[in-house]
Amino acid sequence: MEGVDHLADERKKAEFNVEAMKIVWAGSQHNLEVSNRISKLVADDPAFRKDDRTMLPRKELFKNTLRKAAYAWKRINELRLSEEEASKLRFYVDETAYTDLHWGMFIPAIKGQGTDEQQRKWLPLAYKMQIIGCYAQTELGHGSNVQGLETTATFDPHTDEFVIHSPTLTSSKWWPGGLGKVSTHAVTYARLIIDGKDHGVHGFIVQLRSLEDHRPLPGITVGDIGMKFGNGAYNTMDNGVLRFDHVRIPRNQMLMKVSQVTREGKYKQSDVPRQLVYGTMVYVRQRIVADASCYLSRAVCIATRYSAVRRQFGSQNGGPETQVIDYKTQQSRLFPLLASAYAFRFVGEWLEWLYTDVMQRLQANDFSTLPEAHACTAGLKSLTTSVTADGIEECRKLCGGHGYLCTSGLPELFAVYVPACTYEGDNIVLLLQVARFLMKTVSQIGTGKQPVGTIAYMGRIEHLMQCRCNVQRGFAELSADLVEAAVAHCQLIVVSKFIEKLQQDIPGEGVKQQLEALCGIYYLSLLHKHQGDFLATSYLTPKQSALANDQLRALYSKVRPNAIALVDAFNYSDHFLSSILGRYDGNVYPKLYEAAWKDPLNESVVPDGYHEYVRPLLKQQLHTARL
Ligand SMILES: CCCCCCCCCCCCCCCCCCCCCCCC(=O)SCCNC(=O)CCNC(=O)[C@H](O)C(C)(C)COP(=O)(O)OP(=O)(O)OC[C@H]1O[C@@H](n2cnc3c(N)ncnc32)[C@H](O)[C@@H]1OP(=O)(O)O
Ligand SMILES: Cc1cc2nc3c(=O)[nH]c(=O)nc-3n(C[C@H](O)[C@H](O)[C@H](O)COP(=O)(O)OP(=O)(O)OC[C@H]3O[C@@H](n4cnc5c(N)ncnc54)[C@H](O)[C@@H]3O)c2cc1C
Repeated sequence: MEGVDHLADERKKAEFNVEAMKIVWAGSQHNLEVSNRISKLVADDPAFRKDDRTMLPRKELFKNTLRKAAYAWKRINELRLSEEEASKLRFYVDETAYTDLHWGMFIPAIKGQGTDEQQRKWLPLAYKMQIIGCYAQTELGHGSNVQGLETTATFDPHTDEFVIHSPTLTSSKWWPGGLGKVSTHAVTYARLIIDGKDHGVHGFIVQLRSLEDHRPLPGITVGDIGMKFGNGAYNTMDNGVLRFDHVRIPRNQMLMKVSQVTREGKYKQSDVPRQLVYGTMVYVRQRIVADASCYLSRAVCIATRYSAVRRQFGSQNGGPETQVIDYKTQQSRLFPLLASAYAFRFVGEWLEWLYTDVMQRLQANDFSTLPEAHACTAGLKSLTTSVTADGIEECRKLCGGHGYLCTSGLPELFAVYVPACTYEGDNIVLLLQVARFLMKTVSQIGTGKQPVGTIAYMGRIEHLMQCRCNVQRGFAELSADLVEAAVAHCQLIVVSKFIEKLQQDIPGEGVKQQLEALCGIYYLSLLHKHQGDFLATSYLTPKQSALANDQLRALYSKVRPNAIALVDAFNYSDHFLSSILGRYDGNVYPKLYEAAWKDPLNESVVPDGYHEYVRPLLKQQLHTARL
């Protein structure tokens, strides 16, 4: 029934002020106001339609994304949107595009690694989109091992140029988003060679295509790497392949904030750590953590609303069947994900703060917190993306058969999100970086150095103080266990940031109580999952473990009447969710039925191909039957 809110009774059960929770989720009243305004702007504009995305063939899909990106840019300029508003617009348009890499990596790479002079030259062009850039680091043969990259940038002192070259097939750049068909420029990572000496990997600004006719410049071979997983999803992006055949660029196109090459061909290192060459990755990892809660909350919103609509079994005396959300098994799968969405929101806010703090320190030549920032961004990127990707898939299963339909929104959401476990650092490789940081900390505790920040707790663990260890010895052999330790460390950060959030003043009737319940669900469900470890190490007795499980179940019951309101607080419009199962009004069945008839396959009663492939079979059977 159109216009009826099938979830109205659920909404009446809420024991807290949903509008106040929306502010907590958005981060501030101001953020909420901007979100509401921009979300409506996008939803009301047919140019941002996306319900046909999973049905479009690749070329059409890609062209459509180009159209949307150009239109979005036009609207940003016409409406004079601020950076904050433009970034919200991108969020609500909800389509991966070359623009993500231009704004999200190309510009930050120039800002972070370019000198003031380089920034003055390139940033105005990039800000006006008079050039379009990508981030070309990964190669066919190496992604994780950045030091293993093969592309070379050889200094030619006679012409004051670098010669960029791809010496092998495996040195072909492979994967950079926006590279395949759109970018005019790339921040390209290559080994700097001067006078035969290899100075390791550095960033260079290289023009790829003509600004007149978009054709590749001489010596450049460039194209798209082909279809990726899922319909729609990441196929709106032109991930590309690129080869250089002795391409010459002026010396001043090496990004020279961290190290410089003089006119005479002398290599000079600034006073800043070399790791700043990796700075763009730290920035993007931090953004990916902030995004994880958006993707997870979206899937959880769909699964929660649908679980309240869907009924199976349990009818008494002809009455209605049980809402599947009332099954404890459904709750034990769904509510920890709901709690994780909130937990990731708060840890994302904190990580943004940490990143800003590190950047301010770097300005003042204080590099002391860089290793911790690297460990936190790498570890939390790994943890939040793994849980989110698995969580989206779990939400699909929580929706039963209908979750498998594209119109549920979940298959495309999974397909577009799952590469986050790989890009910007494979999640296991990143956890190994955290493990290395933890082992280094342990080795320093032994020497009396007190750990601070997110590792301060390690200084309070008695047996770690006695530990005398060397970072490398046994590291590879024990790496699988060390990765588990790294995950546990990251979980601890998430839990402590959730608890810190609860210590703040949180206005709104019942809001804090709901967040306390969710926080409890978050850490108790982790404890339940890992109770074997806690019991094996005697951190918990079997009795305590059982009590924790009782408490967890009690919290599920506490959250149950508030579940719909807790997902309403994410404030997602139906346009943004793009899911029949997750509709705000819960009017699922008529809309599923209606949507089925809109499928292109239903445009004709007799399908294309019937006369060639089906009728001959049937005729043959008739013939055989007659025999
Ligand atoms: C249609 C809509 C249109 C709308 C238009 C609207 C316009 C407005 C829109 C605005 C939109 C903005 C959107 C932005 C969103 C951004 C989305 C971006 C999407 C991302 C796509 C993905 C991109 C990529 O994948 S890029 C490639 C990433 N590659 C990697 O991550 C590689 C992973 N490998 C590594 O990081 C390293 O190699 C590593 C760390 C594994 C090992 O390195 P290495 O071997 O060199 O070092 P080590 O010897 O191990 O370590 C040396 C030392 O350094 C420390 N260290 C390592 N890394 C870092 C670091 N990053 N920072 C600091 N320190 C680091 C390491 O710990 C060691 O320290 P020790 O003290 O020596 O132990
Ligand atoms: C959708 C998408 C977009 C991308 N966009 C860009 C982009 O814009 N620009 C760009 O430069 N790159 C981009 N990439 C590339 C991406 O950054 C790399 O794929 C990523 O860093 C992983 O590296 P890899 O592919 O070399 O994986 P590999 O390192 O080959 O990983 C393969 C397996 O080996 C394991 N492994 C590797 N090393 C170790 C180790 N030391 N110890 C234990 N196990 C290990 C991994 O855990 C994994 O299981 C993108 C990738 C994808 C999928």
